[in-house]
Amino acid sequence: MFIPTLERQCTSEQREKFLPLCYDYRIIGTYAQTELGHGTFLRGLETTAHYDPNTQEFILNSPTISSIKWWPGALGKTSTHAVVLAQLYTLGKCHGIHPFVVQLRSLDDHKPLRGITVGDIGPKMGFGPNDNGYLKLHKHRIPRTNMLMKYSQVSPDGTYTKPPRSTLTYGTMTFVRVLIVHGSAIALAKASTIAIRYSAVRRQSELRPGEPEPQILSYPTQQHKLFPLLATAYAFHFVQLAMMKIYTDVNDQINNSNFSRIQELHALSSGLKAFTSWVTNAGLEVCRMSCGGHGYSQASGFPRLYADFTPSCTYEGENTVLMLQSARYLVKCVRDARSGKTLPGTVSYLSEDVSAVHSGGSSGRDLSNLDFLISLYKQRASNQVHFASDKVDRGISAGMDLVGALNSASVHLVSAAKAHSHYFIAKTFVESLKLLKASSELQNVLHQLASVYVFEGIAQSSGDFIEDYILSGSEAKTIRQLAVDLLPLIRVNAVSLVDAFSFRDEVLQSVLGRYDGNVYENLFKWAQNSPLNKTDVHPSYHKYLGPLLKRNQSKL
Ligand SMILES: CCCCCCCC/C=C\CCCC(=O)SCCNC(=O)CCNC(=O)[C@H](O)C(C)(C)COP(=O)(O)OP(=O)(O)OC[C@H]1O[C@@H](n2cnc3c(N)ncnc32)[C@H](O)[C@@H]1OP(=O)(O)O
Ligand SMILES: Cc1cc2nc3c(=O)[nH]c(=O)nc-3n(C[C@H](O)[C@H](O)[C@H](O)COP(=O)(O)OP(=O)(O)OC[C@H]3O[C@@H](n4cnc5c(N)ncnc54)[C@H](O)[C@@H]3O)c2cc1C
Repeated sequence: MFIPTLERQCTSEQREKFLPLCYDYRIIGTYAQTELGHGTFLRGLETTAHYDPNTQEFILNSPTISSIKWWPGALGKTSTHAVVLAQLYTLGKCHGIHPFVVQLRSLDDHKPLRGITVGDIGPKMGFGPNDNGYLKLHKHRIPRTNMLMKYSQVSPDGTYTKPPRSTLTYGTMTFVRVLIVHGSAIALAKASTIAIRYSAVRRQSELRPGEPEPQILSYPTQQHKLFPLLATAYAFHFVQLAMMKIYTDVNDQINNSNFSRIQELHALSSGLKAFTSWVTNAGLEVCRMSCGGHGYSQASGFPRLYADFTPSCTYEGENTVLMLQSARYLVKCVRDARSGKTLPGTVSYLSEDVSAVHSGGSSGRDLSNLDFLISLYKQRASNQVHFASDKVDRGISAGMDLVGALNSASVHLVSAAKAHSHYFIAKTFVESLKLLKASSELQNVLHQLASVYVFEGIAQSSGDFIEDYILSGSEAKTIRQLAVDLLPLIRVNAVSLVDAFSFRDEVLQSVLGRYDGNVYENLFKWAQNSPLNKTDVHPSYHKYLGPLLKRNQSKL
């Protein structure tokens, strides 16, 4: 995040000064924004940067215990520099959060500089190799030119020039949220690879006396656990491509001072980061548990995969908070639509009258037709967004201010943002396959995946569709069965579909997911290398167990 921030927030002179040092690894930096007391609420950050016009320097301070920077990756022992987000004060006025490049450690002996107290925050649930750290600043001075001034400036005499948009400071976070959508796709693809390969190797139980134990991948319940997640991994692959394309287009516009789509990008990236990381987080556990006891071994790769992925639901914007950000924008879009404004592409459906399109229960609808089902996802999203938006309006009519009305409706707002994100993902998956240049055989296999994703998405949220009369109960049951009917068809290509992710064994880091399927021999080999097995009799025997046993044996 250090380099992307410099690339997005530096003037051209600052780029020339800082970026070559980064690219040549002459300095290593971190993104120091979160503090002990604040991670979500950025306007509440307490680190200060006071401008001194006499020396043309900023004086940085951590005024309180809660203002100590806390969590930034590689801050503890590795980074020589940081982008520090601090409240800018100049000529006695506070101008809010701004980014500053701060050198933390000497480039000669790596010792912290004067006014810098820095260290590791201690062991975490995962991310073991990462020295997430703390930073306490005490009257630490940096040159005026170390404030990143592409969008806002402080002149030598302390005069402040504000940015065209205050939220341009938040740009790096949007970029990383887009990356996390990709990270979700990769993590779910890895977990699906491990679980499906292992399920093809593992044989268990005797269905009928005398018959060979079946591969657990042949059990419909195992297929029902794993194949919708496999399809989700493919769905997230295509949606991260679409998300990155939108990010790149909007970022190009921003670089040309066109800020018209910055809100739409923020809302979409927030919703997709939250939706994909939540779904992937839950999916990793389903994959682990589908591998029985060996799934719980470090040898499976699942413990580290989960422990390293799960903070994706928290960092770069806690998921609930981001869903509320997305919903806040959707509510504004409903208002804009009602006032006759044209809505941007990803939300234009909110100005359509989808309610007239479908009414649940009418017979003869083709419930296997993906285009038709995507229109039901659209209706579900539109209904939920309008329902939540009406809740906000009723709150305001009852005398609440906007903040109070949004907070009061927040549970429904999160549901609406989830439905919006789900619609975008399902639609993108189906549309991406139409554009794919592939053989008819491959198109058929991918269509099976898209179908099971769409069917199972409705089955798992059928209440949404039935409550709004989008589907009748019997139609929802039919769609649920359509998903189950697809499972044996997907079974035929399941291993090939995970092989297609092409994870090398060294990357997958899983004995269960080995490409050669040679699991048991390698599990035993892995166990032999366990530190506990360095000696047959563990040294602790002589200190504890031995004396205990001997003492008790003498009593026999
Ligand atoms: C294969 C690749 C794998 C990649 C893996 C990546 C690994 C990365 C590993 C670790 C990295 C983790 C790093 C971090 O965690 S860095 C710290 C992250 N912190 C956050 O994300 C903080 C979250 N909080 C916020 O963003 C904000 O506080 C807020 C929640 C959005 C609230 O903002 P604010 O207090 O200003 O209040 P408002 O809600 O009123 O917003 C005001 C208006 O600003 C608009 N807004 C907010 N954010 C943005 C944005 N990013 N872009 C554009 N616009 C934004 C908001 O919509 C409001 O607009 P309005 O018009 O409605 O007034
Ligand atoms: C592994 C890891 C790496 C990290 N790396 C970095 C880094 O490199 N740089 C950096 O600056 N930070 C980093 N962070 C910090 C991270 O960005 C924050 O932890 C994250 O933004 C969440 O903020 P928080 O901890 O304040 O959570 P909180 O906001 O305190 O969340 C606690 C609960 O409060 C709820 N909540 C908060 N606000 C609202 C609201 N308005 N409405 C409803 N509910 C609300 C949340 O939904 C959540 O359930 C990292 C964190 C982790 C775990």
